[in-house]
Amino acid sequence: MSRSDDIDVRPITAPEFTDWLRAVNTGFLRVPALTEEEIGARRGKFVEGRYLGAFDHGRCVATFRSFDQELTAVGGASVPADAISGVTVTATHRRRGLLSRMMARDLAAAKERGDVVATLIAAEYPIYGRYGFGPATWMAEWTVDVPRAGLDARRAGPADGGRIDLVEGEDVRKLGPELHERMRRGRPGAIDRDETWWKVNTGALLFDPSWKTPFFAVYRSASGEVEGMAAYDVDDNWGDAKQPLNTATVRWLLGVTPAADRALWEYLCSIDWIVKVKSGWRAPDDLLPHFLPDPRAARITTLADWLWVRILDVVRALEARTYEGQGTLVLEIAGVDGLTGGRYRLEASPEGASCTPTTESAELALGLGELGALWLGDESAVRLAALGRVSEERAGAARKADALLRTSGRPWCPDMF
Ligand SMILES: CC(=O)SCCNC(=O)CCNC(=O)[C@H](O)C(C)(C)COP(=O)(O)OP(=O)(O)OC[C@H]1O[C@@H](n2cnc3c(N)ncnc32)[C@H](O)[C@@H]1OP(=O)(O)O
Repeated sequence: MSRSDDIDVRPITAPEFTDWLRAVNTGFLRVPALTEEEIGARRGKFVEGRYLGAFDHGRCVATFRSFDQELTAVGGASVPADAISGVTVTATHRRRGLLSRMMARDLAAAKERGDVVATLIAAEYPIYGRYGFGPATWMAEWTVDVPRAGLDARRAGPADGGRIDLVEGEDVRKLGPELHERMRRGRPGAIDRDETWWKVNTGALLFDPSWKTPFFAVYRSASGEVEGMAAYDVDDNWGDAKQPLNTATVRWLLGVTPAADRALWEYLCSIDWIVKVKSGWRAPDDLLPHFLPDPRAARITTLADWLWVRILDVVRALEARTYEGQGTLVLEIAGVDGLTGGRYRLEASPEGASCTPTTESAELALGLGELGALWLGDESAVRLAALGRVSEERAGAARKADALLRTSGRPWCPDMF
């Protein structure tokens, strides 16, 4: 067995790209084979230095990739993020520190480049806290029992003068990017989508040989503006008594107004034959259940952490977001790797915020992961204090932190990367 320090951890070269992709599939326990189309499309995104590999006698046994991402902070500003993905260590080489070596290298480079945060979606909860990541957004999935929902069976379309049309993938590629930009600028926790996302998710680029074209629906408001869009699949399920018992499964649904969300969910729950609607990944405070006369018809089937955030630059992270309240807070942030940490004074108001290193006594002491979980406004410092994960150095500091940092709407990242 090779020792970990015999294994070379380094950026891959362009000719190593296909082997690296196969190693990703092996690490994710998928068949290593890839379509030529996928290799070509992924190669087009290759950025030297951002794809790391670990090599044992020339064989790629671990993978790690990062790329530039824009993440929406509270208030709508985009912050530059180091998005981490494709993290695998082949089962034969696990627990020898390869992930830690790749992570240390990538985060140091991201800090050097000036990224404000690093982001990822964790395969398993216990992996990334040690590197200073905290769960910053959550997701929920609902299954709607349509016959129980109480919607009017005579419903013929949106009651607000808007309309829903079924469209083709080509239309989605034309209309979707602008709609998504509108959505993500108004949604803390959302990230940018590139052209490849739209191609892969409309069948213009085939990554998955078993790709099946979904139905695409577009909602236009009474004034004709595109305000919402959804992609959904329907199965083919007939009961014994010649009854249709189909399930619609939403792949994604974007709305920029509550009217668009309402129209799309009502539409999905009113399609003849459909008795069940699976919502796909939604914000945990999604309005879906409350669009139904009987909200209990929507049952939560998954509730889990989603986007994890690692703060790389405390000052820029805290100054990039907005604050509904006014106040000051001195935070003692424990670092994990020497890249981030220290004591900072946050002075915040609805007009703006400043964050500066300070020698004043700390009011709240916390780890980087806890700061990551609080930063997008979702987590509560009072809850974390109850769990012993933040410590009040001054009585009432956790409550004060909540008044400043928490937000009325929950952050949401609709995408997987
Ligand atoms: C953003 C993404 O891409 S998420 C996808 C992550 N990938 C996967 O889940 C695929 C399957 N798993 C793997 O490939 C690997 O097990 C990895 C990448 C999760 C971990 O890689 P390893 O090289 O084994 O991790 P490494 O040896 O550096 O471990 C560092 C520490 O994390 C701990 N750790 C690593 N993985 C896990 C885990 N899944 N659960 C709990 N602890 C873990 C190790 O025990 C070690 O702890 P220690 O420092 O206290 O000794």
